[in-house]
Amino acid sequence: MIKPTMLESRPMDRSSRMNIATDTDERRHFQPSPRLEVLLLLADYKAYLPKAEHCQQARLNAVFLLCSIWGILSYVPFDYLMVPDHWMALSIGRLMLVLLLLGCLLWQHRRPRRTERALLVGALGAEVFFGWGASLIDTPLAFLSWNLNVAVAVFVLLPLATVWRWANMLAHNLFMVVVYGLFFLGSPFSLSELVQYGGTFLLVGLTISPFLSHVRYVNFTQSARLRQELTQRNQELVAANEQLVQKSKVLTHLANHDVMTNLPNRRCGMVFLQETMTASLQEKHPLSLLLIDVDNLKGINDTLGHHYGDRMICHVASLLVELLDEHHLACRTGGDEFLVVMPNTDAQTCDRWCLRLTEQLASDESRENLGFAVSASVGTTTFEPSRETLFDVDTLIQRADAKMYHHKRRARQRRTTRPTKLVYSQDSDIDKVV
Ligand SMILES: Nc1nc2c(ncn2[C@@H]2O[C@H](COP(=O)(O)OP(=O)(O)OP(=O)(O)O)[C@@H](O)[C@H]2O)c(=O)[nH]1
Repeated sequence: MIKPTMLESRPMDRSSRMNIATDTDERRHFQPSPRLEVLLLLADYKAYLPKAEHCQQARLNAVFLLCSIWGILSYVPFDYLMVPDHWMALSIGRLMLVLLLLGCLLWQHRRPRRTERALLVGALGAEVFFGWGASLIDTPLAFLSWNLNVAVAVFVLLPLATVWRWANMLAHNLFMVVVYGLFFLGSPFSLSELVQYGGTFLLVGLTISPFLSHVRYVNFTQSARLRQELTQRNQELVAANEQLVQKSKVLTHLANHDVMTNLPNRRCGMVFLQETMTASLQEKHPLSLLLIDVDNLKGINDTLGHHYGDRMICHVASLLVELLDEHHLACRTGGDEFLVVMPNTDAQTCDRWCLRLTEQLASDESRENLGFAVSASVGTTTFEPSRETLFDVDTLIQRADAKMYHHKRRARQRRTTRPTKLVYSQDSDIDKVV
């Protein structure tokens, strides 16, 4: 059917570029729904920005590490009283651990996205220190388990709880309380001794554990839900955008084409003509134009009915499409009028093509298809940029129009001098049958 590139592609390209721009704008101006706003508020004020989310995590982890340093320092009286021989060594070891934890703080501050690694290194350093410290005192087993418990609670169980569900987190905290309760009961030390010998660290751990776990849990889960909602919303937007692109394509086609013949309409034809003329001026190529007006459509309508008139118009349209090559454009400019734009075509080629068209219209095949003969008045003109200087589209059309009306007048004269009945005829000239 209608070939070309030029019929479909030009207007389509423009509109599809427009669609892409609209899509981008929509994403840029995306406003979260009120429900989403609440989620954002719960999770983090700017949690939908991954970097901000990670910074929030880094702040929480920093609290963990600072609490650890505080806990380590709380062992000072214990060292001093219980193991005076090793007091100096323990102090140096503690100092090194504090330096290591501070280094971890700096590390996670600089690389907030890798904050869990800093936490892990801090936890391992603390474990080594606690194990070593325990080996220096008289009851190493008790203190080793004590220290391991605290370290595991703060550095392993607590972070793990953050990624588990509420129930698991509560169970974990309960587990910690039970373990420490049993340890208190079965300990060889009195309660006051335990509190003095590092109990501060334990109490701090137990106090902040549920709070920090809760904050981290909310942060993780809300972020996950948020990401899920955003993904879903994004998918909806992509689907809606695809629908809009499809609708826009249909609308663009409708805006640029004639519904009955599916040929490009006047608007599309004039845009193409203007662009072709500009190119013709630049490249110094000839440009030919044809204005075609079907003869006696009113007579066909009045005698055979509009259905036959429609068929005649469609027949002319399909012939135009069939005869044109892919660089040419044929459009329906009005009821029984057509415009053909032939870029890079000289006057001789245009005349030859025009002759072919009129022959085809008058051919037996045409008459068999329609049941009656058809003719059209054609006005042709060629723009030669090498010979003509200033020229515009309107002047070019007026020139073709004048020639077309000249032929039309002659056709009317023939019709009025030789009136006949409208019947099927083998004659090629419609004037003879009307
Ligand atoms: N069937 C049909 N008729 C149409 C259509 N569009 C316009 N017409 C009719 O076509 C007729 C065109 O009339 P004119 O411009 O006088 O042309 P004509 O009857 O072909 O006469 P000449 O051009 O002088 O040969 C009008 O009666 C319009 O109502 C259409 O899409 N289908």
